[in-house]
Amino acid sequence: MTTTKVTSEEARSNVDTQVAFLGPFASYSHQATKIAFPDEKKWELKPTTTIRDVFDVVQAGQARYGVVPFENSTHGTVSFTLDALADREAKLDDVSVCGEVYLDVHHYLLGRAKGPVIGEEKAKPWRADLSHVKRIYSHPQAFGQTTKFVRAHLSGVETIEVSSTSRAAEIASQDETGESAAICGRIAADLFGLDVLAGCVEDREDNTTRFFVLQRGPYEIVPGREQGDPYGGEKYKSLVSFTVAHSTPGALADVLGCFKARGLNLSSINSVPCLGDSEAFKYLFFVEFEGCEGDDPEGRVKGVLQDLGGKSERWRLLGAWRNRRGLRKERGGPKA
Ligand SMILES: O=C(O)C(=O)C[C@]1(C(=O)O)C=C[C@@H](O)C=C1
Repeated sequence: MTTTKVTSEEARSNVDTQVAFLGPFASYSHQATKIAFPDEKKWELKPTTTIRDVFDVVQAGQARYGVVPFENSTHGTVSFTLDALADREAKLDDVSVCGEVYLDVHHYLLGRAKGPVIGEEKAKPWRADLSHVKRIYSHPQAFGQTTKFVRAHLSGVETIEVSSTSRAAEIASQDETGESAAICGRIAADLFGLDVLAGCVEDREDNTTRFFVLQRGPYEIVPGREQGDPYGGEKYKSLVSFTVAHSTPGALADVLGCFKARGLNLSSINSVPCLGDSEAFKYLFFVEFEGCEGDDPEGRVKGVLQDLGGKSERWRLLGAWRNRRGLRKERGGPKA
């Protein structure tokens, strides 16, 4: 038997080409990762079990980048990602957001077919006989995006939340009885040897998930327009988190007023409980806005960050990246 010795320098260079994402392969996160890192020869894609694992792997320097879902146009913010960004135990100090990806998300019900498919794949949603399906597995976000189909065609069937949609497909594939099905992407059918029982089962046809690209250390912003990129709106976005004095009336309005005064448009706003000692019902806020420090000729972003220092209790700049909104349609982003 021959053994190959890997030097620490080689191990380091491997890390530099690795990108972590929520696996197993065939998850929507995997699709988004392939859009952000399309060069198969250059990047090694590394599946993790949970979204939090992606953050941990990037923080530990075990992968150069990570890709995590941030929000969905139908079901809203991905709570696992917000919780990690909140970093309540200060274990993810070095992780920052450096990119975004928009992905069209069209869900399928995969399992073992017992009867013929009713209708054409073009008719949405279309389906096969589902009477043998006793339980459906999926990620909580995907269940939240397919409520109408599940209520109409699988009412009373047990729904079981698992760590990702591709994990759901893997579990369904291990059930030889055919009683288990999964809501996931179409490509999981080929990977796990499942039949398509129903197609395009999402509540809304415009269902889209936005993912963040994570990296370790200060984010890299390269100012200047990429040739041929048809940006909609501003070229960059930034994300901050902060807390305000809870008992001071108007403390949150004062912070938001700084963005208005500087003419900075907000693109998302979220909050999570602080969970500190004696902090029940106190919240940490996230504000994402158009613009970034690296491309700030009028000093509006620099100014608002100074304002935050004065008006919030504590705050953190979580990253900045190129605005990808508007690229999806023009480039006809792949369907998952
Ligand atoms: O489960 C997956 O396939 C994921 O990549 C996670 C996730 C999410 O958390 O939003 C990604 C896209 C879809 O919105 C559904 C699930």
